[in-house]
Amino acid sequence: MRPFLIAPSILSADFARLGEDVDAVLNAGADVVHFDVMDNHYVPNLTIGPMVCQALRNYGVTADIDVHLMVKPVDRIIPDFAKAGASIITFHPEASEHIDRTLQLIKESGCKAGLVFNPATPLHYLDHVMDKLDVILLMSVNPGFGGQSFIPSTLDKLRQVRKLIDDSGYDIRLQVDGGVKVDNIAEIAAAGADMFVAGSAIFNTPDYKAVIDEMRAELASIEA
Ligand SMILES: O=C(CO)[C@H](O)[C@H](O)COP(=O)(O)O
Repeated sequence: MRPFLIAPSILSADFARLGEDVDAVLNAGADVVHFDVMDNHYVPNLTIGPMVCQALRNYGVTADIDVHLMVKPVDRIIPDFAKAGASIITFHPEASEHIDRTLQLIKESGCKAGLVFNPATPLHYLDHVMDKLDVILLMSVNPGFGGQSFIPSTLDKLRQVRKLIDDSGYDIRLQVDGGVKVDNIAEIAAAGADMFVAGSAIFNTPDYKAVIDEMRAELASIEA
């Protein structure tokens, strides 16, 4: 397995001082910035777009920005995010009319590409596209809001996808998002995840470094 990556979801960051807060979480040891894009159509919430991604780059953020698109339609916003500095772009297969075309569009824009599965989205969308994926993201809550509880059936789904990835031989990250905390991250890693999105668990505490260090200590028990 590749090194575990911790990706704080800026959904729970302080939007009034976003650049500073993102810098703080990266200085605290986070690996990747997880950037949740919600359109009040595909999901019942409205967040941030390419201008905010560009603003973070202008502020000096050099870490990978992992853009999770919870929007429908998907394709027309992809070039804008690529130009704004996205490193990874993931989308929900049921929100795209042509999954293969959307994946190609992301790659041609110079970004890594991934598919996102809601808790009840079937895995058959992976058929025929494994060779085009850099990331598979399993949602462990229904998308739209931070601060929800981890849905336990995700563990089984993670084990299934871990096997699919290992059997495929492709170099694909297995990301999990929703309700990830210090006290469940080891179990989630043991089920096969190698990239952990955590919003409220990190941003709703005063000491980001302490939480990230605790998460890494939990993960070390799996790596060992
Ligand atoms: O995509 C999301 C919601 O749609 C968030 O990234 C996710 O819920 C993370 O928040 P938390 O760690 O607080 O559960």
